[in-house]
Amino acid sequence: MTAAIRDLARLPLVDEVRVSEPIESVALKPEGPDAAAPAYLNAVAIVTTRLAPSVLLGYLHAIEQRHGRVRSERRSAREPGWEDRTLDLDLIAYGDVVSDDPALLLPHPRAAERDFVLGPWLAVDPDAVLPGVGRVDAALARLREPE
Ligand SMILES: Nc1ncnc2c1ncn2[C@@H]1O[C@H](COP(=O)(O)OP(=O)(O)OP(=O)(O)O)[C@@H](O)[C@H]1O
Ligand SMILES: Nc1nc2c(c(=O)[nH]1)N=C(CO)CN2
Repeated sequence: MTAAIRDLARLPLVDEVRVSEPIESVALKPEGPDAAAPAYLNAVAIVTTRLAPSVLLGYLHAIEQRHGRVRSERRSAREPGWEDRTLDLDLIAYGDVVSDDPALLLPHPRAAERDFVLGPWLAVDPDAVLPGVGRVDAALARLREPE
């Protein structure tokens, strides 16, 4: 993860990268949490860049590949299989841009449901806002409310 963040900071037209501490969490599978699967380390980076979102995503995929990520097949973020992986770089939001292109859904369609996304995001940006959802602190509090 450290090497991937270094690669991110070295991308052309990337001016600043501010990254959270990594947090460990149980693997979330489509059926729910799976404590038997390898745990994940998640971090959120706030990137200041003049790269267009689709170009940035292309670079994220290149960084994943450089660090050994093998994609089993082409699929969209709407139909996840969620196999274990060595590195996964997702674009959670890009300012207030909204996109329904399956190759780049913005904001990330599952971000609001994921404690392991909202928690580290809030740690690097206490005033973070998820477009279409609202403040990240409020979204995280709702997620953590007992049902
Ligand atoms: N916001 C986004 N960030 C990253 N990939 C996205 C996004 N929106 C759509 N995609 C597409 O989703 C495809 C699958 O991405 P990936 O394998 O990283 O999904 P995943 O990490 O397994 O699942 P999840 O998206 O739920 O975290 C990518 O090829 C990419 O084109
Ligand atoms: N804990 C955890 N679970 C996951 C994660 C992740 O980043 N952290 N990512 C997934 C698909 O990208 C599926 N499951």
